[in-house]
Amino acid sequence: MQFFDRLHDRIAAADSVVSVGLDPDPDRLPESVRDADLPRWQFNRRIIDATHEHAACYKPNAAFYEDPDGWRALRETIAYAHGKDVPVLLDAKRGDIGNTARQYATILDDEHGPAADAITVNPYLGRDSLEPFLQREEKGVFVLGRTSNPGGADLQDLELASGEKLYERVVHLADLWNDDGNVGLVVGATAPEELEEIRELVPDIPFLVPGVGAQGGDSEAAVEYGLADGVGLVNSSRGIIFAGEDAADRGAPEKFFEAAGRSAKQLKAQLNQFR
Ligand SMILES: O=c1ccn([C@@H]2O[C@H](COP(=O)(O)O)[C@@H](O)[C@H]2O)c(=O)[nH]1
Repeated sequence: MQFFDRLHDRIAAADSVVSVGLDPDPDRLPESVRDADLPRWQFNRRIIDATHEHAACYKPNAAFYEDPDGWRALRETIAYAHGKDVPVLLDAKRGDIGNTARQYATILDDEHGPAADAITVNPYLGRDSLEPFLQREEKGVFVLGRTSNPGGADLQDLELASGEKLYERVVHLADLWNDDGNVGLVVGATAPEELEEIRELVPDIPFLVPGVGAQGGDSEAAVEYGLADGVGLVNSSRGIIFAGEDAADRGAPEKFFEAAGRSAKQLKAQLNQFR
């Protein structure tokens, strides 16, 4: 089954477009999991238990797993999310020359354990750098379009000789690369005007919209422009997984994960107002 069909079904089943970001910053893990074998996995397991009813997808960012224990934690997390019937999008922002890209793309294969259903990629090296990802037709491939960080405009807003902005060219290329219907775009909620404009350029491509919650992005625009035929994802990571930090600080560790569940539920309700 293709990723966007699976995502469509999950969005319907959970009545949610919330992507829960699994970025287990080691400095912010609660005491209750710090001494566990694989603390990041124990953290994610409890976050998934608390949030899966409200999750259309989980989005672990590879940056938080790039060490031997981290890869183990990631595989366990993917298997557990799949056990709850929630797809997983690995935010890895890959993109490199051919032979390296071929190697990078093997992270989407099940050979070494359960693999993610989709990945984020960086378009800067052009089509051949993304081909190994695109060829895995059942996997979703989210191309960085207009990112949510303050410096996103430094390069992405540059005007080309054609008069197009660089991100507009990327969006156009992503559309051309979408032969198999497995391409999505990453467009930040902190850039609502660009979100609207990009949606006009590519009416049929689903977006992953990060930047609501901790980054203060526009959740209404994220939903209004992020979804294509009802399919798309609005991500919050820290705003959900660390929502219980205050409770833990006040000496109520058991409330930590309940707060994550509440936060995911609240975000789902907030976003559903605009669907
Ligand atoms: O443009 C982008 C692309 C990716 N991200 C990633 O999404 C999450 C956001 O985390 P929050 O805690 O909700 O701010 C994180 O993994 C980023 O690396 C993004 O924010 N913007």
